[in-house]
Amino acid sequence: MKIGIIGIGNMGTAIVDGLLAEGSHEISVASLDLPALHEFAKQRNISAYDTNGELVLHSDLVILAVKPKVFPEVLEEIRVSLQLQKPILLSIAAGLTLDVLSQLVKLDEQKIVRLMPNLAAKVGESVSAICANHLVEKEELTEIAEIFSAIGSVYEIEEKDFSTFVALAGSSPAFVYSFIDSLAKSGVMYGFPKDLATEIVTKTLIGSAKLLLEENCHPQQLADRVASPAGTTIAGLLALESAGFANAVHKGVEAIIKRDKEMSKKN
Ligand SMILES: NC(=O)C1=CN([C@@H]2O[C@H](COP(=O)(O)OP(=O)(O)OC[C@H]3O[C@@H](n4cnc5c(N)ncnc54)[C@H](O)[C@@H]3O)[C@@H](O)[C@H]2O)C=CC1
Ligand SMILES: O=C(O)[C@@H]1CCC=N1
Repeated sequence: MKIGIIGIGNMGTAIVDGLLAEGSHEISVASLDLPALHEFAKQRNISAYDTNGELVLHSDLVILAVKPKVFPEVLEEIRVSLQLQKPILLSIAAGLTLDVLSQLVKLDEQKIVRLMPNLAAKVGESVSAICANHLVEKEELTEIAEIFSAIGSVYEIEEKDFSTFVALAGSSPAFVYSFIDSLAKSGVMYGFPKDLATEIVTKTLIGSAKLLLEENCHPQQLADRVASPAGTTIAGLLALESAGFANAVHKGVEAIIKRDKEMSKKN
């Protein structure tokens, strides 16, 4: 499939690199900073187009990897090319619902897919959600989900659950990095160099997550296995609980869901 990606920032780059690693698609890119775009394309031996419209004319699937606030201008710019080429349009933007995207694109027959990936696409470990408007055939959605399995796991979910998914997987890598940093900083407080503390905590997180996936049990069961009676872990767990750890996470999730819904109303 000919896949065109508009925007080569954090996510555009992660998606291009993930798809290239899989190797079976023709990838092209467009972006604002033309010297950087051409250098990016040259390094990866892929095509670059100087305008978003030209890229659309050479794509079967167009991925919009730009910030939500520039969607109105980018969709305005590519509308004629969309009409001529009739590719499927895929948005990875937080907050912009299929309805909002349809209103912005202003083309009755435009097939639109929403994907919510995360930054781990860069290492082929994104956890992504996918859904589509009624114009997209079931087989087309399945094919697109398969394409994105090159950058990690893909879950087909109902659009009403997208805001929650953003909290669970799209934004939550930032929670995880903040947790790693807080734990590492505490190590520094007790004498560890920051780099070493961060590496130790990161590897502990990967190992703990791998074990949970492998054992496929309730996370609390593994926590119980770590916490010896009258030991160190239970002392730490109780202190975390009284400091409001779970509540802080719930509040973070609530704030993400609220913001995602606000963003769809702004457009
Ligand atoms: N950063 C993340 O972890 C995630 C981001 N997203 C979504 O991905 C989208 C992109 O986010 P980031 O990659 O973080 O943003 P970014 O700011 O890193 O990248 C945006 C890219 O769009 C380009 N761009 C801006 N205006 C343009 C225009 N008019 N025409 C063509 N290219 C243009 C910029 O030059 C840049 O390459 C957003 O809609 C965001 O909601 C979704 C999941 C995770
Ligand atoms: O912060 C954001 O709005 C984007 C969407 C999910 C992750 N980053």
